[in-house]
Order: sequence, then C-alpha cells, then structure tokens
Amino acid sequence: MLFHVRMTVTLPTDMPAEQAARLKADEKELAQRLQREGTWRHLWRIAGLYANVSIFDVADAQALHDTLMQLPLYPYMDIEVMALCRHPSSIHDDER
Ligand SMILES: O=C(O)C[C@H]1C=CC(=O)O1
Repeated sequence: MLFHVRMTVTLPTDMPAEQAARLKADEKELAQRLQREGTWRHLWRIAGLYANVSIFDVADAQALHDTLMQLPLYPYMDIEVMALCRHPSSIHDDER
C-alpha cells in the first residue's frame, strides 16, 4: 500500500550541535536502508524548507505508523499522511 507522507522537522534551537548531527546521521542511515529495501520509495526535499515529501510502500497503515515511529527524528517531526490508490488513467503498472 502506498502512502504520501510529508515530514516537517523542527529541532529545538537549544539542541547541542553534536546531538543534532548524530540524529541526522542516524536518520540518514535508516532512511537509506529503507530506500534500499523498497519501503521508502521516494524522498524529495521541499525546496526552501527543512521538510520532505516521501512515498512509502508498506503493508498497511499500522506498518507505516511503526516505520515512522522508528525514525530518529520522529520526536521533532510534524507528519501528514495521505493514503494512495491506483489512478485509472495511470500508464504505470507498478503502482498498488
Ligand atoms: O531531512 C529530512 O527531510 C528529514 C529526514 C528524512 C530523511 C532524512 O534523512 O532525514
């Protein structure tokens, strides 16, 4: 099942730089693993914002929830989710 997810990150202004760097490095490692595994299908920066638009391919809403909650930056994210389904005019057959 595909989900469109928008994540907006707000780190506390008083967070020590080393802690922020560690969180971002851990987030990158997990994000890249999930992309290699096919769970995190697309990851786009929203220009000008510390935010992204992503497409996740997971079994169901519970699996998405569990995945998002694992993200190291999750406590600092505002997350919006839209469930997607196949468009009848799509020419792509790899969309579920
Ligand atoms: O930078 C972000 O948008 C937040 C988060 C999502 C992937 C990642 O590496 O960090």
